[in-house]
Amino acid sequence: MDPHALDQPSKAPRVVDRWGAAGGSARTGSPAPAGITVDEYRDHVLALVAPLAAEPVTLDELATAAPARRVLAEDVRSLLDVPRFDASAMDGYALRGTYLAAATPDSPVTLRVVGDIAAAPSTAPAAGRGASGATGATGEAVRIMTGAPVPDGCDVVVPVERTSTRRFVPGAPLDERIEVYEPSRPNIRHRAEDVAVGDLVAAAGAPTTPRLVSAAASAGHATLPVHRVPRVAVLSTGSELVPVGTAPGPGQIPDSNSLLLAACVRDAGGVPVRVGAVPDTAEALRAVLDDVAPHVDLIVTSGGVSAGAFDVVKEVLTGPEDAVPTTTRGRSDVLLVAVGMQPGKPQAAARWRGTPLLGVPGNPVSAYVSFRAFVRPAVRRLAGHPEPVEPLVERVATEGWRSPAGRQQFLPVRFVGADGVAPVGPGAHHVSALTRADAIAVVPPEVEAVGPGEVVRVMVIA
Ligand SMILES: Nc1nc2c(c(=O)[nH]1)N[C@H]1C(S)=C(S)[C@@H](COP(=O)(O)OP(=O)(O)OC[C@H]3O[C@@H](n4cnc5c(N)ncnc54)[C@H](O)[C@@H]3O)O[C@H]1N2
Ligand code: MOO
Repeated sequence: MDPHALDQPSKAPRVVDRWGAAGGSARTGSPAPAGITVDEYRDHVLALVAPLAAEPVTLDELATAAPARRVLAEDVRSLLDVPRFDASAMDGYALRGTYLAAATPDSPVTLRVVGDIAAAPSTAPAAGRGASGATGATGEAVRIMTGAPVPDGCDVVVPVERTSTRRFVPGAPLDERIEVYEPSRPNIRHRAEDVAVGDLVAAAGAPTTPRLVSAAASAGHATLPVHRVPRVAVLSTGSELVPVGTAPGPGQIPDSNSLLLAACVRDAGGVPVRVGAVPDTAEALRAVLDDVAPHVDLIVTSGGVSAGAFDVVKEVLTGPEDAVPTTTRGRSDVLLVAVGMQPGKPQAAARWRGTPLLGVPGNPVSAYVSFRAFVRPAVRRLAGHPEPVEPLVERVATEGWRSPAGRQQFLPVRFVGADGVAPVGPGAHHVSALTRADAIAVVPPEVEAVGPGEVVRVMVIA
């Protein structure tokens, strides 16, 4: 979708079959009651950002440092065979299996123990031979530990408990002879049976899960090419805000949103740069934006986007042309819009000196819902996720509730039983509701009531 298409009111509403349904028209300038749909606005937001460049990062850092998951920028192929050699799957004796064809408990086969191979041989055995040089010559066996290379000529490892030795005692001398009472399964992990040199370990776009980091190490890699981690500046606007830890005076409140949004950025796989609260003056906000824009990949502001006399984000973004220092397409990059959703209606998207900027409403529940609906997908796209919008899951409403006509509802719900959800209770618009919620129900704009037993789609946040 052309991001600038939203600058003009569209004649025919586009039907988007994802989180919602048909929408109205976009407005540039003041938020208007009839807005664009959640899906349309998110398309606009996603068009402002692109996956960040790739960089090599050590597996150690991927395993130990934040963020927990990054995104592979290229396909990764194995540099090694896994297993690297035919390896024993048991502690026992390696030998040629055909000797055991006639073995029975009454007539065991006796073998001479001619060598001893530890799991980590001090010198690498040539071509998988035991340190003794033993092969599978008639009547010979080699003691072998799990993971050790199986000597050439041997095709079976008999577990120690199925031999006359019964168990290995640390420090005890090697048995010179052993008896085996029955034929044995091979108990050998063959070279490259898991992964061969050149096999695909993981495709571009895969998250660097603990399993992937480990598989890359087994495949001989020391680093992986991953997308750079998005740096996201988070700031709150409002002259009523005081930093957390400062006692609020009359009319003042603690700035909780910059903490909320910073933690959400980290959760989404970004590095938050928490600027804190900025007073409601255009000069102060412009100065902070000028300061952070060159150092981050995205700016998120809270508050100041509705119809108030001091809505400073709106003021700064809709100021005279030369007051919006965008390096790209001037004012056409600014979208102040009423999105057909509740909560979270007033939203702002722009560029500040080329850096994408998303403005979410100041009400903390609105800010959280807006983050999940728009900012998180943007952070995930910057981080390289091929599917930045996470799918909703279906649950059954165990109680009914009402939903506003024409607006997509985002309602905090708790899990009930295996597949049910219920509203968290009165005050869904209060921040305390969020702390009790396991998920946010996402109800399409055309639905005005959800009945008990109906299927609803939810965004899991637990
Ligand atoms: N005349 C109209 N008024 C409002 C409209 C409208 O369409 N016409 N929309 C309402 C809606 S919906 C929302 S949402 C809010 C959005 O307002 P702002 O984004 O401009 O946010 P503020 O006015 O700055 O604050 C709203 C609310 O949130 C509290 N807040 C703000 N920042 C923080 C913070 N960092 N930490 C904690 N709490 C914060 C603030 O105290 C206010 O109570 O506008 C409606 N008005
Ligand atoms: O859209 Mo506002 O976010 O309802 O509270």
